[in-house]
Amino acid sequence: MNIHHWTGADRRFRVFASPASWIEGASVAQLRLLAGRRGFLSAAAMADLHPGHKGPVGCAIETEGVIHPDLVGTDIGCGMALFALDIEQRQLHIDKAFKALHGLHEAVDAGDRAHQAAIAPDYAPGMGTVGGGNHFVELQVLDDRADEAACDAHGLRRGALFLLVHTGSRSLGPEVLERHGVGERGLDLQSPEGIAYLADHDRAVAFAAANRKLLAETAASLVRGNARLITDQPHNFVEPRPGGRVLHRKGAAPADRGLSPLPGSRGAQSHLLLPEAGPGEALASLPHGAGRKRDRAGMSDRAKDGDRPPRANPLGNRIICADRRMAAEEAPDAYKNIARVLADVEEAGLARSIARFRPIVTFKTAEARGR
Ligand SMILES: Nc1nc2c(ncn2[C@@H]2O[C@H](COP(=O)(O)O)[C@@H](O)[C@H]2O)c(=O)[nH]1
Ligand SMILES: [Mn+2]
Repeated sequence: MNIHHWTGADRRFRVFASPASWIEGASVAQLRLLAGRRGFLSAAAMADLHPGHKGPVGCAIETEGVIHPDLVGTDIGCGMALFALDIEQRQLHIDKAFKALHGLHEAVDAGDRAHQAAIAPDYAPGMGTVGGGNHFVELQVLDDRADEAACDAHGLRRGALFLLVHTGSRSLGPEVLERHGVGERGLDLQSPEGIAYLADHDRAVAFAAANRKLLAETAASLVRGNARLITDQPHNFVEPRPGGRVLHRKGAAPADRGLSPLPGSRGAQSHLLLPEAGPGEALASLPHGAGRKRDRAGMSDRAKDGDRPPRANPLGNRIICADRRMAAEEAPDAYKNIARVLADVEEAGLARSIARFRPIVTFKTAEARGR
């Protein structure tokens, strides 16, 4: 199998990507720096690997008894949740749905917001909000079933509508990191500080999942449907593992918790992955998306310079994004080729796609912002 790039002779690092895949040198350099972290054991990078602010995105990092909150980052609990709607694409009035989804944030019920935010009431204003960057709520249609039996088992019908929700713990996550911030030294797993961080971290993970649920239920009601959860997978989190080990995931989905969404971009298809046994070196992890190919500043500058006209969306998807800069930063060509990422996943035996989804309406923000 020609899939694994070893980062030099150091077998503690593995990148699950073929030579044909786009892996920036800067992200591999960030990955190698992790070896200097207290307790570092190994790291598994996925094909969506790309450079981040403080470290690489698209990888799992295992340590011996040390939690590194800064590797999880600020958006603790950020993840992808897929919900099935009880309506078919042919029943959808696309113009009405597009119009209705503009009111997503305003439509969130105040009582539901307070109820879902009960775990962290001070942060209730953020509950039921998508947030900036590449967070989104996307109405999709299932357009291909690669595994008919697996799809039947989960009630996934061709032509049915789905909601894919990508958001996190809003302002709770940054507050948790700030309060427990310990720089690069990290926290001992068994120390009072480590235990306290984990408790707050788990609260943020639960808050983020509740946020995705509330957004999906609200979006479903706007298109006159009901949402049924298929799967919700966080990709920024840390978990204690047997033997005193600590597994950090930064932009990596777990492979040991069932079905996992693999989003492309607002201009590309997304997939639903069924994890396979995979090699131990993959640290029970999967890619969480296509991963960035171009950074935000570069995308924004290109749009400002007007050196290239904005590309027509290849799938004809409609986008709700009143923030022009965000729309430029998050354009489909900011992302790697999802088909290539999926090929790497399948060739490495990490997972296989059971279904493919096409975007119909992507909600990012209905509010114009002067940024
Ligand atoms: N289906 C869509 N996928 C998208 C969109 N914008 C980004 N993406 C994908 O999500 C991941 C999220 O990455 P993260 O590091 O911010 O968690 C990204 O890699 C893209 O593949 C979209 O509008 N629709
Ligand atoms: Mn995310």
